[in-house]
Amino acid sequence: MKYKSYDVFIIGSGVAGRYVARTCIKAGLTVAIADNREYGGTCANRGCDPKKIVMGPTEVFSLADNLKGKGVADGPELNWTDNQKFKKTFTDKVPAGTEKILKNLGVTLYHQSPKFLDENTLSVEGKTVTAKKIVIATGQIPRPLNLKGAQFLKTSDDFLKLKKMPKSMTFIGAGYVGLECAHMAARYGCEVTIIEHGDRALKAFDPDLVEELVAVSKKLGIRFVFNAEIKHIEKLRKNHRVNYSQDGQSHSVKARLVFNTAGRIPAIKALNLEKGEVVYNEIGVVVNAYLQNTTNEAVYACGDVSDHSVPLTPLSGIEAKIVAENIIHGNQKEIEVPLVPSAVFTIPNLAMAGLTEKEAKKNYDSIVVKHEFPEKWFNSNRSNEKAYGYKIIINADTDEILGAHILSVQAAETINLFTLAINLKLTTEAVKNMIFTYPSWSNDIKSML
Ligand SMILES: Cc1cc2nc3c(=O)[nH]c(=O)nc-3n(C[C@H](O)[C@H](O)[C@H](O)COP(=O)(O)OP(=O)(O)OC[C@H]3O[C@@H](n4cnc5c(N)ncnc54)[C@H](O)[C@@H]3O)c2cc1C
Ligand SMILES: NC(=O)c1ccc[n+]([C@@H]2O[C@H](COP(=O)([O-])OP(=O)(O)OC[C@H]3O[C@@H](n4cnc5c(N)ncnc54)[C@H](O)[C@@H]3O)[C@@H](O)[C@H]2O)c1
Repeated sequence: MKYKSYDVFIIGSGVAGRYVARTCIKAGLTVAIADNREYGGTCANRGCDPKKIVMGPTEVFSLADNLKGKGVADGPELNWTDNQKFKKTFTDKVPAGTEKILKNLGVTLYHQSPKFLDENTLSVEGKTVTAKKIVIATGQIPRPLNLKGAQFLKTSDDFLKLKKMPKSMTFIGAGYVGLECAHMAARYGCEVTIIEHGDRALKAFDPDLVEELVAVSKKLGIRFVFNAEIKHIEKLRKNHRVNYSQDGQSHSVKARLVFNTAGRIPAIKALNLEKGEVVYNEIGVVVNAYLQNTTNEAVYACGDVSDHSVPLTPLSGIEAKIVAENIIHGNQKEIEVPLVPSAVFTIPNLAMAGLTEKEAKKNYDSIVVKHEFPEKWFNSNRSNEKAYGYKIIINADTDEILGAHILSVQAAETINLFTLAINLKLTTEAVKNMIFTYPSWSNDIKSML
């Protein structure tokens, strides 16, 4: 058996893994990377980026539809097939483009899952490979559902590359992926049901704004079933039947396709982590503040697969930077998880930054909550938007903004201004004294405060 040795071996070529690879090789280290799927990771191939492209026409449609009879004669027509072709002009380039960049830098590429043989040794493509440092950056995969008929379930990967939009779909799980896909599908004319085992959608988000988003989603034709336990899935001639129970009663729903949107788990099963003495838990690879595994010092983990991570692209990049610096210079940089804003790209978007009302009540003596559904404000009114809402949490003692929650067609953008304000510990008075462009959605911030 052939032996190879590297300074750094990285597993996973997503945002996190490829950043570590590029930075380490530029610092003069010998670097190899392995991916068992197409190079480039989730965000660029089958996550954030293609999702936003598929969503694009629905955003235009929604804006136009709102103004039908108010200056728009006939709304534009959506065409899934054309949009898929457009999407492919982005995604088709990603794997080869990622490989080319890494190869040109001198990184050795593997195309299989490595398995740990011991703390510093991996087996990959029939070779035994040793590395001074091994970086696990394998991201997450959909949580497998242990159900009879689970083999019929599709995932968000399948959704984003559907050849045509089917007549009906059911999503299991009312989280980010379920809600975003449901909104896209419903606007492309599909009949959508979401079945959730909890009592509400989008648990991390403000319950009042989520309730409003669910109400808007229902008007779009999306059907929600909460507090339901999925029993099994059957394949019929054209459809699938999802059997579930709710309040002790058996029910079923038929749909052409059924999607598992019940959350994501760390992609670690194939790695033989036990052999590498790498400790992990259900969130991911267990790491210390240097993002180094707590039982194997040769191993670092970054991105969605680390147990420190909020599974979002921007944090994966920040973690990768810390891992690269600690490998190159020795453990010097500790992770300080920054404020991570987050947005669900439904229409309207639901976005948040900082504390929820519940967290703020727990952590502060006195808070002020500014909360309203200001549909009659000019921006919402002029664009005839279906919903507009906000909840801003303020420290009553210092006047600093602690948390912001927005439901609006522009919320994913507006929330970044709140992120800036919270990071800079700005008071509401300071924000209100600034001038923003008018009439912009950002300017509404001042009225919110
Ligand atoms: C549908 C969808 C939409 C999303 N939308 C957003 C969004 O709008 N905004 C946002 O911030 N985040 C979004 N996310 C999350 C975002 O995609 C992730 O946070 C980000 O991609 C994580 O990057 P990463 O490098 O840690 O992992 P990944 O990008 O997942 O990369 C991990 C890589 O490791 C490889 N790998 C896995 N196992 C092995 C193995 N055993 N051997 C070799 N290679 C392996 C994988 O093939 C993959 O290429 C979305 C996710 C999904 C699924
Ligand atoms: N816009 C974005 O930034 C974006 C988009 C997509 C994904 N993501 C990232 O990916 C992560 C995963 O997203 P997700 O939507 O897959 O997970 P999620 O955790 O947001 O939602 C999963 C939902 O499925 C439900 N569920 C779990 N098991 C179930 C079962 N057996 N039956 C019915 N319902 C069940 C959960 O209660 C939950 O509501 C997110 O946490 C996020 O970090 C981000």
